[in-house]
Amino acid sequence: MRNGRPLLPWVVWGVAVLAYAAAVVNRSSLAALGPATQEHFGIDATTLSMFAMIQLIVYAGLQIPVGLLLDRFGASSMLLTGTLLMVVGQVVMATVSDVWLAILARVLVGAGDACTFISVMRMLPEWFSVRQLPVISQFTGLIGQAGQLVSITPLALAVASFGWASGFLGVAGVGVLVLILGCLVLRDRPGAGTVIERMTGRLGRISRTARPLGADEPTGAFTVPPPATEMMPVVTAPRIPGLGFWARARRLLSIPGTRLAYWMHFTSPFALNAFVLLWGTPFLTGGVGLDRAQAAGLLNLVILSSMGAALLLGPLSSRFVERRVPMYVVIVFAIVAVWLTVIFWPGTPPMWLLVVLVVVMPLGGPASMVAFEVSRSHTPRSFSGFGTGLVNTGGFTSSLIVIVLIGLVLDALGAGSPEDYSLHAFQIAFTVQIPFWLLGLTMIFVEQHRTKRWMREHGRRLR
Ligand SMILES: N[C@@H](Cc1c[nH]cn1)C(=O)NCC(=O)O
Repeated sequence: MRNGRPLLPWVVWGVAVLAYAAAVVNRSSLAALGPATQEHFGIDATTLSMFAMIQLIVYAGLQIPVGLLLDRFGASSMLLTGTLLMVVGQVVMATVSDVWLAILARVLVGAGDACTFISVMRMLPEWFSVRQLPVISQFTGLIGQAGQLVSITPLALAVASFGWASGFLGVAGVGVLVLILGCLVLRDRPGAGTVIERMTGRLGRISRTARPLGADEPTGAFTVPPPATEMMPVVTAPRIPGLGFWARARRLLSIPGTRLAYWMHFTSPFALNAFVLLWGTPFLTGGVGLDRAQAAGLLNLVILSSMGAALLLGPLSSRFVERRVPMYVVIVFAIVAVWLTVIFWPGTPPMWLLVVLVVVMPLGGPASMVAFEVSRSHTPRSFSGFGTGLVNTGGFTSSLIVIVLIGLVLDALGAGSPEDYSLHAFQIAFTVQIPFWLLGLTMIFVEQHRTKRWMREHGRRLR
């Protein structure tokens, strides 16, 4: 077991998770500032929604490139690069009045955000034991969600009180703080230097004495190098030099456990993301007819439920490793059942049903963190950045498509703007989620079956 300096892993995690929470603040910094943004740049609602869309597209599109860079340059360099990009993006956002420069700012924020979460996830297995990882991962997600809460009210208040530029420069200031802490504290693994130590070529005492804290057991399903098969690279080799992108992608995708993780991340979070990022408030106010305070109360419940579920799911998935996929599937079935009840409810859904919806639907967020556990169990270390990036694309791709499809269906029904919203149109629009659940669940069953067979054939045991 680890001994000697048990505090260091927690300090490294603390700074890494602070960087992730700051990235979530950056990501959702426009969430509560819709009208202020429209006024500042003189734009309509469609251009405003483009800001969010472009940022999400950049985030999702960069997951695989960033994952590859992670395997090459390490987690702390990528995390700091991401933070720097977000700082520059927010400084641009604070200082320009041209809408195209503002879009460039959102591209920078999306790109920086894309580097953050998967870098943190890449760093964790180097510092914590297999038993601790599910709980630490869930806490990482939970603290990120807290970042979302922080970004809404305090930033809106700051902009209202001190002005647009001060509000966004404040967010950039938080990023600078993260950069300073990150340069001083973050290390890819025990025994590795901080970015500053690597630049100066001098390894400090803390880094040197941290070497014995290294993971004493590999974190995947592979405790010994796998036999030479077509399916797996040899695990003990840290990198496979000269292996091009497509060869790496083919090798990664040939692992059924990685594909299983992808579909898990694809399936559980999109209903939550579509609701929180865009369609929740319009549905609750323009569709169901609640006032803004009631809608805001329900949205806060969404975040709280997601955080509560993270506290439960972490220990459960650590204790019952073999059962984590069935547990996940039960959660998805519960989400589907509640959504179908809301969609097919004759007339206005009662408040108790809406409360059940906002308590059950958010379980999909923490459940999607289980996908990273599955990925870590099956993906060789030399591919783990790539694997994490690939898995993280799943939920963001499904969320983006569902968000756009809901808007298109509303438009097609003539209910695309606030004055035309109707409950019936929303109920029809939300049915676009059904094929995504069907596809996701089918692929999960298929890949789970293949994964089990692969494990049996290769004599592997889950860790
Ligand atoms: N699974 C989400 C995070 C999450 C945790 N709880 C609710 N949501 C995820 O993949 N996040 C990636 C990111 O960049 O935030």
